[in-house]
Amino acid sequence: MLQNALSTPLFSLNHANLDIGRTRILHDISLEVHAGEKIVLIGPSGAGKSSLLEWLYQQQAGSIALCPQASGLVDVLSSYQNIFMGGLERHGSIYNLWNLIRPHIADRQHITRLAADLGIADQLWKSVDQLSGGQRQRVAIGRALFRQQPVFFGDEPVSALDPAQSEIILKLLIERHQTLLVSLHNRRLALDHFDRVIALKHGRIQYDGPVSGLTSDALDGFYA
Ligand SMILES: Nc1ncnc2c1ncn2[C@@H]1O[C@H](COP(=O)(O)OP(=O)(O)OP(=O)(O)O)[C@@H](O)[C@H]1O
Repeated sequence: MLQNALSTPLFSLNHANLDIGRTRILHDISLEVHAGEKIVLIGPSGAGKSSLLEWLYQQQAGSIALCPQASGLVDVLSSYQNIFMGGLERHGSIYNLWNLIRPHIADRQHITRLAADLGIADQLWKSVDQLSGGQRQRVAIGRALFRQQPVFFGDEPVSALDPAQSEIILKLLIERHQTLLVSLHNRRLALDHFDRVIALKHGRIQYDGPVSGLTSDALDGFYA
C-alpha cells in the first residue's frame, strides 16, 4: 500500500464519467491501478465492467494484452494464425504476411508451446470455426499471451471453461503478467487469485478494496 502511494499509477481516473452518445454509462469513477496489482472486477450484468475495461484500455492500448468478451477471432484462419496475430505489432508487414503463410521456426515453436500450455496443442492447425467455445476462448487467450505485454485486461476470459481449466488458465495469465484487471462472475476464482476487488453496480463503484477478509457471501452481496 505504501509502495502504491509512492509510485506513479499506470491508470488513474478522478471523479470521471463515461458517456456513450447521450447515455451516461459510468458515473463519478475514481481509481488508480498500480503496477503489480491483481484486480478483479465484479458486479451484475450491465453494471459497467466491460465499459470500464474498454475505457482504461483506450488510455494505453499499446501496452495491454486484451482478451475481450467477444473474442474477435478470424474464423477462416487457424488457431496458430489467430494466436500469431497477437504479435503483429512486433514485426513489419512482410515478415507477418510470410509468417501467416509459412510459419517462422521461432514463432512456430513459441506458439506450439503456448498452445500446449493452454491445452489446445491438437487444435493448432484447425480453422477456429471448427473449435468448441472453450477451445476458441483459449485461442483468444493465446493471442493475448502472445502480445507479451506487462498488463493483462480480460473480460470474463475463462467464462467458457470448466472449473479445472479456468483455474489452470487463470494461473497462467497471472504468472505471465505483472498487472491484471479481469472481470469475472466466479466468486471462488475472484477470492483465490486476486488481491483487490472493484465491485460495480449501475455504473458506479460500490466497493474498491482488498480481497483479504471478503467471503463468498460478501461477494454475493455485490450482486444483490
Ligand atoms: N455502445 C453502447 N451504447 C449505449 N449503451 C451501452 C453501450 N455499451 C454498453 N452500454 C450500456 O452500458 C451499461 C454497461 O454495459 P457493460 O457491457 O459495460 O456491462 P457489464 O457489467 O460488462 O455487463 P455483462 O456482465 O453483461 O458483460 C449497460 O446498461 C449497457 O446497456
